[in-house]
Amino acid sequence: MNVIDVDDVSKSYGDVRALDGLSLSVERGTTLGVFGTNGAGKTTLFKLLVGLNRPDAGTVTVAGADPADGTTVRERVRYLPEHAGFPPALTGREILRFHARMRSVPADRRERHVERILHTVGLADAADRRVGGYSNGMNRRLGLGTALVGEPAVLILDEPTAGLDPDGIRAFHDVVASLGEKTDVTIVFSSHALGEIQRLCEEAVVVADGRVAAAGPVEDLRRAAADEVTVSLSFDREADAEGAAAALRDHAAALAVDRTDLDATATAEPAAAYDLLTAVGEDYDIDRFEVREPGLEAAFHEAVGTSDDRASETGADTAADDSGGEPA
Ligand SMILES: Nc1ncnc2c1ncn2[C@@H]1O[C@H](COP(=O)(O)OP(=O)(O)OP(=O)(O)O)[C@@H](O)[C@H]1O
Repeated sequence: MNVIDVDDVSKSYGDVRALDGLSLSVERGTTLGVFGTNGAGKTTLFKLLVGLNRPDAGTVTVAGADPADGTTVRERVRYLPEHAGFPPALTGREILRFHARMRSVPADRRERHVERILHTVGLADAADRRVGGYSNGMNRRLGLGTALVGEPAVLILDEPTAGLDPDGIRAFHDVVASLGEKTDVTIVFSSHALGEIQRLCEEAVVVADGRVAAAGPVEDLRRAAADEVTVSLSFDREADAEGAAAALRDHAAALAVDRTDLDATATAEPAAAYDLLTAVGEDYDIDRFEVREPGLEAAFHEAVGTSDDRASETGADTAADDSGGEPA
């Protein structure tokens, strides 16, 4: 059964046509990856899915209703925007309690519900610390926790790992993977990184120029995308770069490893890029990292056998800066 149906939707902002006849269906319980370059229309699509905006033309149905029509469907569909901030003086538990009250979770179930979510998002140990001291990754997982209050049917996650360090990305991936396995929540997850879509999603769509340029099972993509990715790591100390390069050479997923001064690079299959980041991040202090994935849309395009040439016109790469990981 489809929990999301988007049919021939268009949306413009003045002269800019953000969505141009986009159609999409998502079955209940699926984790769908939405891949697209900057400005492709992902955020505009997400805003329509959660009822923050209405299409100029076409229809959007989520959990059986038009999300712009009222609060009932919005209760069932939650959105984690790219940037979510919380009052720094409150604790993670207090913030979740507040959301549980707002979402009318009955008082006698509230504490248990909050506790369960804290465990789900891996914040049980930090529940009573002020969120002002949380790392970026912890903040992002708290955001996901607030989206889980009241057991929604659909989670819309807009580039949830952008700007996180390797530890933060891994922890977030673990939570999403576990939600995908253990619950029947439908997750729509956007990313500029094909590797993480391959890792977490069963299905993926490529959005280009406001349309779905290609769509299909991620497994098909994995088989066809012979492209290698390059993982580039920078360190503050040469000894770290040297140690990391040695660790990469020992790692089965690294195909070729190179090091110059403070930098180490490795090539790998796209899905293995984050394994390399995690392996190095455990022992070495990564200052910056970048995963480059050339020709992804073209590969996806070929994998799903569509004939729209526009998808191959846009290259894609992914960059993420280390901007604060989990405190030790
Ligand atoms: N409020 C707005 N006013 C004017 N133009 C907008 C507005 N929101 C989005 N756009 C434009 O619509 C197009 C699609 O933007 P959108 O944010 O949906 O893309 P995106 O795929 O989410 O991009 P990104 O990956 O950079 O977040 C872009 O050209 C963008 O500049």
